[in-house]
Amino acid sequence: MNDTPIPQAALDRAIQDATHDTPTKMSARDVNVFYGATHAIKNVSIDIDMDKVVAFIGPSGCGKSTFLRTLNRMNDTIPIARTEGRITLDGEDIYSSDMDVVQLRARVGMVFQKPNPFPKSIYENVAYGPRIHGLAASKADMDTIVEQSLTRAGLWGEVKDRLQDSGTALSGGQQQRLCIARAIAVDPEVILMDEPCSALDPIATAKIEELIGELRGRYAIVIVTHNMQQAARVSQRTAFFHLGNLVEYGVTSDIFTNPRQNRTKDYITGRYG
Ligand SMILES: Nc1ncnc2c1ncn2[C@@H]1O[C@H](COP(=O)(O)OP(=O)(O)OP(=O)(O)O)[C@@H](O)[C@H]1O
Repeated sequence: MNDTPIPQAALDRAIQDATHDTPTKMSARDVNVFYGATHAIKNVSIDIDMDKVVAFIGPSGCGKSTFLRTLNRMNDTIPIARTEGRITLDGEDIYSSDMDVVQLRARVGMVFQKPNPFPKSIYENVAYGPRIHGLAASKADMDTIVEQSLTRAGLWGEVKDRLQDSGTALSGGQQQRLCIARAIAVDPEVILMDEPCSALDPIATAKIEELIGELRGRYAIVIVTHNMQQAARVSQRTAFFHLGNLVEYGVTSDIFTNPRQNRTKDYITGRYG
């Protein structure tokens, strides 16, 4: 084992090895992100597959959330952030000038650390996105979308008799599943989750983890987590970031049992982070 930077060719090979069996949904090449003078992401290249859950792990401040946000251009909302490199969704450059960012964020949905339902009814939380994207032709269509989204998010049974109650009146875990239903409602292809369980208790966390397993296959899923057991439980691929670099990317069980880089080994054995 050594700790020299991975040559690009070897990284490309590892990416191919890790992903050769299914179609690539998103692809990042030589991505750099700067916040003013801070170089937060350094030459990151990675492929995200359609039928995989990918976990981003690494110590605090290593750039996991920053890189996640490049995948649906959420960093555009931060004035001092600047992104370089190429990121594609189904081969299409998401940073090209003719990319509709609102549409992109529907196709690549996001769930945040702290559940953030709108201060509106449960129904309206889910219906809002489909309405602005014109996805329902009638009230009956909208009812179907709302029911289907809440069902997929594992929440329908708990809320079907109180759809007009406020989303903010739900428990934290239910609120997070409502936020997942809201992302699902606009028919995304990729779902980005930024530490979705960090504000939740163990039971609510277990429900979200189970849900991630159920959603896998229908959506490409990327999850940032501080919890390595969680990464091991929910993901098939793991990317380890350190100081803005993608140090290692591969099959989750390999990363946790047989890491190739010392920095990965030190992190997973709890030597830092
Ligand atoms: N909005 C911002 N403005 C300026 N610098 C930022 C901003 N967001 C992140 N950074 C910096 O970019 C680097 C990467 O931060 P980021 O939040 O992506 O890391 P992280 O791995 O997700 O951390 P954590 O696990 O603590 O959430 C850090 O140095 C951080 O201070």
